[in-house]
Amino acid sequence: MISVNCGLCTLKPQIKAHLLFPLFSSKNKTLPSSYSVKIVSSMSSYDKELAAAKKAASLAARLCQKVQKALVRSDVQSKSDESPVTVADYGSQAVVSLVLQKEIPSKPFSLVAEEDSADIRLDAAKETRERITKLVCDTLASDESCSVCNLSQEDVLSAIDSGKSEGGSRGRHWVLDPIDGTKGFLRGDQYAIALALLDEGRVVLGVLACPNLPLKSISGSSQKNLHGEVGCLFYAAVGSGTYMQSLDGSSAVKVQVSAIDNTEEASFFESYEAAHSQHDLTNTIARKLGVKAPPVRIDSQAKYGALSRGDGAIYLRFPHKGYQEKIWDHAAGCIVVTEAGGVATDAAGNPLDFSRGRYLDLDTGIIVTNQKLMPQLLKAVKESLEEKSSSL
Ligand SMILES: Nc1ncnc2c1ncn2[C@@H]1O[C@H](COP(=O)(O)O)[C@@H](OP(=O)(O)O)[C@H]1O
Ligand SMILES: [Mg+2]
Ligand SMILES: [Mg+2]
Ligand SMILES: [Mg+2]
Repeated sequence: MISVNCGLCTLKPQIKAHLLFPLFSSKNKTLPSSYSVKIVSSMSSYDKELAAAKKAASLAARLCQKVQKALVRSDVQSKSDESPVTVADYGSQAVVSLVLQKEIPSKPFSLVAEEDSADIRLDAAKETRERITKLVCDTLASDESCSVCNLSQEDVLSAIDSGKSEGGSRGRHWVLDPIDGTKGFLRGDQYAIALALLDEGRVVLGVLACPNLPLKSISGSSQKNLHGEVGCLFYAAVGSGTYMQSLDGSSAVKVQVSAIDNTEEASFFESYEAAHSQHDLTNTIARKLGVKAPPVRIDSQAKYGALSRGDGAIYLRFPHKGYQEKIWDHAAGCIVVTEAGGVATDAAGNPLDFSRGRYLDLDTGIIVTNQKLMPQLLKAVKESLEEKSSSL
């Protein structure tokens, strides 16, 4: 079921309805007829932070789309761990950091984010620094409420470096992946801007901007044959449910994970990159569950977004030995899925703990599904892992 998030909760219901229903046809974004509609309240103590996070992620998505549409070789570098990073990763991180600091000036600012400016401070990176600064200024200037932008290169570099916080179990920390799925971004496929807020070690809100994800279900599709209008913004605050709207600003709809309780009907998501997850192991798990559909392999936390609206029923992630998961790769996705009625745990069924700094301390992998399928999924995972270790 999908419900309308109005944000006009102090108004009488009739007035809300009057104000809301014209929105459904704005920019031709009509709701699918199969969805029933009800007006809901989503006021929480994090409303201001959520509004700031949505604005920050949407502006960052604008910057990323501009770069992705006209990507040139000099926009891409390799980090010390050989993973790619682009001017859009840096620009997105700077935009999010600047917008959050401007919108929520009263609170101490702590950001745990993936990128830092060390490589782009080198003499050889002068042109890259200039390009990033221009992208950030142009993006902020494109927002009416931010009309003037006279940032120096140093302002932009320090905004990026404000993401060096260690996080932890005390106080509030923003958690940002400025582009999750940089490899997908480079291929022209899926990626996400993933932003969450930790409060006393708990994820209390999350926003996922997925600029290339279709607004309609991708159920049964593969990453290379996605069609229709794209650009989704998923958001969730603790206790308030998960909502999706289009990145160009249509009304929000409440989303829920799949209600499937028969594993044979369930389809599952996993990484497009075989280096990021053991596809042979996930195949074994799916076989044990009797899953008939082939895996849907897509990049980034767009998987969590798609799962939150029921496009598939399971997400399996089993990194190769020795890899340590980072909190920014899962914090936003995790709350988006759990507020939509899903469950995200490690391979042993433990909840994901985001309070231990920049890394997640996990047993083996991450599994996500609905409440009904979780017991069967945990059993299949346990058996598959045991078989794998006895065959080594
Ligand atoms: N060897 C590895 N195993 C598991 N995950 C990895 C990995 N190398 C990189 N990653 C992570 O996988 C993320 C992308 O996830 P997915 O495979 O779902 O698209 C990357 O995020 P970034 O693109 O932000 O660096 C990165 O953090
Ligand atoms: Mg990266
Ligand atoms: Mg990532
Ligand atoms: Mg990233």
